[in-house]
Amino acid sequence: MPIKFLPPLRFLNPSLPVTRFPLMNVGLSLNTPRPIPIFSRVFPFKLKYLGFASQFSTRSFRPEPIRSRPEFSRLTGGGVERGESRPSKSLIEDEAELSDWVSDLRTNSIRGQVTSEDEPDSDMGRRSRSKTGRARETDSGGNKGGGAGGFSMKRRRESNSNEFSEPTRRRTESRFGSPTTNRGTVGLPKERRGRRERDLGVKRDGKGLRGKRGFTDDDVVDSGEDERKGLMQNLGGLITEEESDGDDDGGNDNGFFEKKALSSIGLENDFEVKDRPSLSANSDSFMSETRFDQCSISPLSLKGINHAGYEKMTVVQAATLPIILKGKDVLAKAKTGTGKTVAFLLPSIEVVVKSPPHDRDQKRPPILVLVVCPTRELATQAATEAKVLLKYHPAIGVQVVIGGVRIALEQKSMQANLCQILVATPGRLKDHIENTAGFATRLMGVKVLVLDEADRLLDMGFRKDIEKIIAAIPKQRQTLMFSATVPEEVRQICHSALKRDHEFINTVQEGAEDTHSKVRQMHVVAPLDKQFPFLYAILKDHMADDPDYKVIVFCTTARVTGLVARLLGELNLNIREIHSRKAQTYRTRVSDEFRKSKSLILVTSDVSARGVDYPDVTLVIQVGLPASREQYIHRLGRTGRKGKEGEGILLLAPWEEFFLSTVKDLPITKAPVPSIDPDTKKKMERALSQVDMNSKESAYQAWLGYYNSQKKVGNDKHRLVELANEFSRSMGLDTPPAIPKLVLGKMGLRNVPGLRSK
Ligand SMILES: Nc1ncnc2c1ncn2[C@@H]1O[C@H](COP(=O)(O)OP(=O)(O)OP(=O)(O)O)[C@@H](O)[C@H]1O
Repeated sequence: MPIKFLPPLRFLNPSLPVTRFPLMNVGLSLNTPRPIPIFSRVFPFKLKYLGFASQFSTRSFRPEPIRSRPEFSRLTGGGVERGESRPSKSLIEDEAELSDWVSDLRTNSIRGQVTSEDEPDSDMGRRSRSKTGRARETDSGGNKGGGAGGFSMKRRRESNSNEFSEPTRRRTESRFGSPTTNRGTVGLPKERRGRRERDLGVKRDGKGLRGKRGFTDDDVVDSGEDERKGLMQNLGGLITEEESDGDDDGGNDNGFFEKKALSSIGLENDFEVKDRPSLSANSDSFMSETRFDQCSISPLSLKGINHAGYEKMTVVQAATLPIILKGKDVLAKAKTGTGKTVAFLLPSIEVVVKSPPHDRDQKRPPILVLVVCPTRELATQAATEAKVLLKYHPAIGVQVVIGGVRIALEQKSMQANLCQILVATPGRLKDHIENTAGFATRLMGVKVLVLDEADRLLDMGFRKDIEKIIAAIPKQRQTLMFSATVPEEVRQICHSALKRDHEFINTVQEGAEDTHSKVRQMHVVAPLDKQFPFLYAILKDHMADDPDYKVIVFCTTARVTGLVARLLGELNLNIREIHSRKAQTYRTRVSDEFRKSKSLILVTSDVSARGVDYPDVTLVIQVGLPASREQYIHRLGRTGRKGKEGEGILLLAPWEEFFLSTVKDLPITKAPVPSIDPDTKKKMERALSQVDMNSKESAYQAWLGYYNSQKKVGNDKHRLVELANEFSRSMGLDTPPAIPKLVLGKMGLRNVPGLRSK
């Protein structure tokens, strides 16, 4: 029986959408079998203290019977293996190149320039990039409404809706080179516009909101998303995309609800609800009114915060910081782009600050904080953010270990440099645990474990690695888990890593959507043969509407991403591509370029779905079935960050429409169907004919592999093959490409009519 959650606790002010309560512990830890918790232990205290007790029933928290719960500890034997272990071969062949790259992680070191060479496996960027990183094609930016015709989703900027404080704005501009913009409500139906304006707090006088904003980057592991597609990746990587793509302190030690929790912000002597850290009145806002200097943060960290341009905390930071600083384990849910990275980094840094100074002669100095991220880009980005915050802590060092970098170089780097904080992707971390001399000893110093994108890390693609990692660090530690999505299954297995009395801090208001109301979500349903023209039409329309466009197009697999990138390149759009088939140096370079650019389209797989903080993305297009509801939300979350506006379009085939029922709680409306004029049709056919056969063959195989692994589509093999052949025709092929017999066998598709084998 699913666990029911409490109604929201609006304990700071009526607008504060923070719900926190401890999860029941079902005692299925990796290492320590625990008793079934006495669940109501904490609540009576909290509720009584605030006089809210009557609002809650602890009944709804009764845990499920233990037998029905997934047991994390059993995964050792039963989990699905990742498709492949992290390759030990180096993708960065040259040590100097690596050190350049590593030093790029320094404060403000995001690469400003994109070199003209691509990795050998890519000719895409070369074709579409000029020296300045701008489109060489004129057809893209300036052609108002151009040949695609008719598909209009006009937006207008809200002149004044940036909620950023001055310092933040300054920082943003200096980091990314241009001021931010916000989007308005023009073009929406009247009633939707009204609702949206209410959501935004937009006044009709056009003054709009005060703004906010954010920054990041991501990496789905070389193991990340791709890993989720685990077994299928064994098929020669054909469909692979993303990286694989002390216990209780007992008692009533419960954060915001206690006087004690407020001591850190100096409010304990005069405790009343109205005195608690308050948040913005706008329920959609991600900023709180609490300043960082109201928390017990070390002066040097405060300087770092200031240097980063942050003054007030975001909601998730305000809600979690006091609790984490007290040493509690936390599982936190907060919408995309709302500052979760700082929320876990800052208190982690404070743990290092409070630890005994590091002895420079120590052979194996302890790693004190271990941050695990599902993708390389995300790990890199978190390390970059840590370096920003550590600017005034010269004795504290951050290192990053990720797939795609030669392991020996990482070993050297960890030995030669300060490394109290280690940011890692799971597969590479596991490699170090197994292969790096002295690393296991260093890990025994871990005081804080952070699982960023926790739900992703706990799903099947990563569980075995995470299990191994948890087994390699002390049980007596603090564990922090953050994500924008915390599905029920994750709630039920998170106990394997968290203490029994951990706090679940949910900053998404009960009944509210997991997505931002400022992001307009739409879907278009079209048969496969219409999808490429529609995609083109949508892009052209968006570019015509907004010269500062910055679009991300998500595709289902790496190979399909490659195909779409080639096709859009042939259509003279200014595109870049990122997916797991690209070398890490290339990925890093493109990611950095896209972060700073405007008038650019990033075609990507799910390696970019989570955590990556590209500022000012105007539109996210998802082509084909998202791997899950969560993945849809994370992908969409690449736009509308830090309170900004954005748009999302989901392009589905009619037989993929069932996905909409999994997101029916989200405000996804039907978009007008783009009209394709004969000229565009011709252009598309020509472009398709220019795309090399190799890309089409790989995309076909990958497509088949991906949908074969999607239960609802893959269960009927005959139908699956019919659809795959429809996809093949949509690429302009009369005959579907032949697939190696071995691959077909592994996919369970041997002898299915309609397939050609070789
Ligand atoms: N206190 C703050 N004030 C202003 N901006 C902030 C603050 N904290 C973080 N940010 C900015 O907010 C942006 C989003 O932060 P971050 O990438 O950590 O979001 P997130 O919640 O982790 O998103 P996702 O769910 O997509 O991973 C970043 O650009 C970051 O620099």
